[in-house]
Amino acid sequence: MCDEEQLARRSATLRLQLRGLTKRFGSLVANDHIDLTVEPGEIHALLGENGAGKSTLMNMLYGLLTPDEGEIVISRPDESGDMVETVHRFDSPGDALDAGLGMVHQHFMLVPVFTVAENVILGREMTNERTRLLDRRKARQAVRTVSEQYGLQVDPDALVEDIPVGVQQRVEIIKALISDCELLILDEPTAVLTPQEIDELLEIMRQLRADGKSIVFISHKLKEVKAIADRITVIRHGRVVGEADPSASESELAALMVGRDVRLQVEKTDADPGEPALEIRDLTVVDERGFHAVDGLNLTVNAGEIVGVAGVQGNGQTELAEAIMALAPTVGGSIHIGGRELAHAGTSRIIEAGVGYIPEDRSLDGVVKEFSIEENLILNRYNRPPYARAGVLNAVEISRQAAANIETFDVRTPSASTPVGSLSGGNQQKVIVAREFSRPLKLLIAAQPTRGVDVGAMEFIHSRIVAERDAGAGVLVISSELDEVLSLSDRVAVMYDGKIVAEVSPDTPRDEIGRLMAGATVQAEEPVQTEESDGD
Ligand SMILES: Nc1ncnc2c1ncn2[C@@H]1O[C@H](COP(=O)(O)OP(=O)(O)OP(=O)(O)O)[C@@H](O)[C@H]1O
Repeated sequence: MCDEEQLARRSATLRLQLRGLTKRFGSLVANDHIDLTVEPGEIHALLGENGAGKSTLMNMLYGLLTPDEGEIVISRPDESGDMVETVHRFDSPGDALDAGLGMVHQHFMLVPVFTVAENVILGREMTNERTRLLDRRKARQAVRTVSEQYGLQVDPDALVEDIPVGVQQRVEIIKALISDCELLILDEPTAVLTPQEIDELLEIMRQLRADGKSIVFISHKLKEVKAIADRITVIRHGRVVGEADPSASESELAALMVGRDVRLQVEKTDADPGEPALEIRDLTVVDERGFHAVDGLNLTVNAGEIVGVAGVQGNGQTELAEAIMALAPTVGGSIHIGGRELAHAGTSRIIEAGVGYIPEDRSLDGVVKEFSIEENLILNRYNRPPYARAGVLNAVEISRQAAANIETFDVRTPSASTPVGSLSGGNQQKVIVAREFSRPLKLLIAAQPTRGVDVGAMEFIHSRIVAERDAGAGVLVISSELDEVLSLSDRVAVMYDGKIVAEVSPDTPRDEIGRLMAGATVQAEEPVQTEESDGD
C-alpha cells in the first residue's frame, strides 16, 4: 500500500459494530446474533452461501428491516481523538444515510427517463434559494466534483436509460457519496457487470478506501473477494462461522462458505455431438429503437454438445436468447429446433417441443414473485399432466414434485408455499433451474445460468448442464462470465455486434478470445473456424 493510502486510512473516521444482530421471519432465524466490526477505511467482504443471511443483515444496517435483537453501534473520534460510540436505530434508509451509511442494491433504484444529475438530487433538498426549484446547475456541478474526486466518469446530463449498467451503478455510488456517506454497502455489485466494468469498479473501491471510506462488499465471486478485501467474514445459516484471510485459496474460501469441499472446475468427458438441435440462419432481431441487435447471425448447436456464447454484454446475446424463445420480434432469418421451423410458433409451442429456458433476468422473466415456489415450479406446465388433467390441477402431484425439487436443488426455504419473492436471490435462481431441469429436454437455452448463486450451487448447476448434454440435449450457454463459458463449453461461439464472428475451441488462449470479443477479425493462420470457413 502506498504512503498516501496509509495516510488517508489514518484519517478515516467511522467504525461500525454490529452486536448480536438478530432477525427472524416467522420461525426462520435469518440472522442469529451476528457480531461484526468494520474498521475505518477497510474493505470488509461478507461471504456466505445462498440464503445465509447477508442481504438481511445489510437491509437491517440500511434501515430497510428492523432488527428483533441487537445493536448497531457507530463510533467516531471526538476532539481529542478518542472514539465515541453511539447506538443507532434505523427506521428508514434516510436514518442510515444521516448516520453516514450508503447502499448500492443489486437492482438499481434510478428513474430511467431522468438525467444522471436529476437522479442524484431526487429526494434531496438541492434547490435554488431564490426560485425554490430544483437546482440542476448545482446538481450537475456536484456530480462533476464527486466524479472527478473518485475517478467515476459519468456525464451528468446523460439520460439514465441511455447509459450502460456499469455507469448506472456509478450513479448510485455518486448518490451515496453526495450524501456524505462514510461506509458504503455493495450487495453483489459485480453480478451484472462486464469484466471491464468489474475492473473499473474494483479501482473505484480502492479509491474510496484510500479516501478513508469503509466498504462492506458482498460477492459470490471469490477471485474478486481475494483481490480487493482487507478482511473476510463468513456467514452460514445466519451465523458468523469465522473470519478468513484474503490470501486463503479459492477452495479454502469455498469450503468455509458451504461447509464442504467444492469442485471449482467443471468435470466432463468429450462431447459426442449428434444431429442439429438448433439451427439459426441469417437471424436478424431489431430492438425497440430500430437497432439491429442481432444482425444476420448463423449458429448451430448439435444434440449432445454445449456451445457457449462468449461476448461483451450488449452485443445481441440477450436478443438472441429471446428470439430463440420467440420472445423478441425477429425480422429475418430462420430458427429450426429439432429440424422444425419454430421461430413463429409462439413460446408455449417451443417449450412443448422440449426447450428449457433459463432467462438472464430472473425477476423480469424467470419467476412470478408473488406466486409460491410450488406454483413457480410448474409455470411452464401447469395445464399438462402430471400437474393437471382435463383442466383440474393435481395438488398432490404438484406438492410431491415441489418437495422433490426443493430437496434436489437445495432451495433454502421454510416451505413450498413460500412466495418466491421472499427467497434470497440465489435461491430464486435455483427455483428456475429446478423447473427447467425437471422434464426431458432436447435443447436448453441457459442465459447467465449461475447469476447470483453460491459456489456450491454453481457446482451443482454446472454438473446438471453437463448431465443434460450427456443425455443428448443440445445446450446453448450464454454467459458474461468467460470462465463459465470456457469451462462448460465444447465449442465457443464469439459474438460481436450482433453476429457470431468466430467459433473456437474452449482451449483457445483467453487473450485471443478477448481480442475476438472486442471485434478483432480472425486471421487466416489462426486455429479457429469462421462461419464462412465452416461452410455456413
Ligand atoms: N422478507 C422476507 N420474508 C421471509 N423470509 C425472508 C425474507 N427476506 C429474507 N428471507 C429469508 O431469510 C434468509 C436469508 O436471506 P438473505 O436474502 O439474507 O440471504 P443471502 O445470504 O443474501 O442470499 P443470496 O446469496 O442468495 O442473496 C433466506 O432463507 C430467505 O428466504
